[in-house]
Amino acid sequence: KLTILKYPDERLRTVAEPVTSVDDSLRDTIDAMFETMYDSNGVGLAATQVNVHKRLFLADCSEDQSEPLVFINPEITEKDGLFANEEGCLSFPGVYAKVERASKVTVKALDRNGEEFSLTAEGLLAICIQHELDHLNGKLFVDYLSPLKRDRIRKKLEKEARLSAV
Ligand SMILES: O=C(O)C[C@@H](Cc1ccccc1)[C@H](O)SCc1ccccc1
Ligand SMILES: [Zn+2]
Repeated sequence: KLTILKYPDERLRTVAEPVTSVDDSLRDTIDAMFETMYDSNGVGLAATQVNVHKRLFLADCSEDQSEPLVFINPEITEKDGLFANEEGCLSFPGVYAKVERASKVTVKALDRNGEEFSLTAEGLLAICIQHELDHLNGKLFVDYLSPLKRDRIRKKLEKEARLSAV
């Protein structure tokens, strides 16, 4: 299993580099990321969160872990509607905040075999795709909140990190 970076770890602010070769080594990373995501009960996971700064994220919004999706060098080509949704993030344990995002997105990416595909998503998958793509650009869901709220969240997580480190 891989270690998930926790806010305010500065490495979460890294802008990921495009993937140049979809090879077996990348597929090993993808498999380790799926194991980590399922183990953490996440519906998405960006490579940035496991300190791999490549443009790659995973999603599986199914109830029974039956719809694993891999997005390599993802680009959102269409956005539609607006939708405020309570979001969590594996890098912010126990923190939830309302974020407004597009309610429908079309994303173009490479799959785990390096084949290009395009997907139009709504609902939780649309939110997840936007949340994960932000991670690849070093953007976090708390960036959509007021500085006051963001600071309170930072202090809370830093205090918890100190307590758990003791
Ligand atoms: O930390 C992450 O990027 C993974 C998030 C992705 C996500 C955030 C908000 C909305 C959808 C997906 C984790 O899945 S957070 C846990 C979670 C689980 C179910 C539904 C929403 C959030
Ligand atoms: Zn996240």
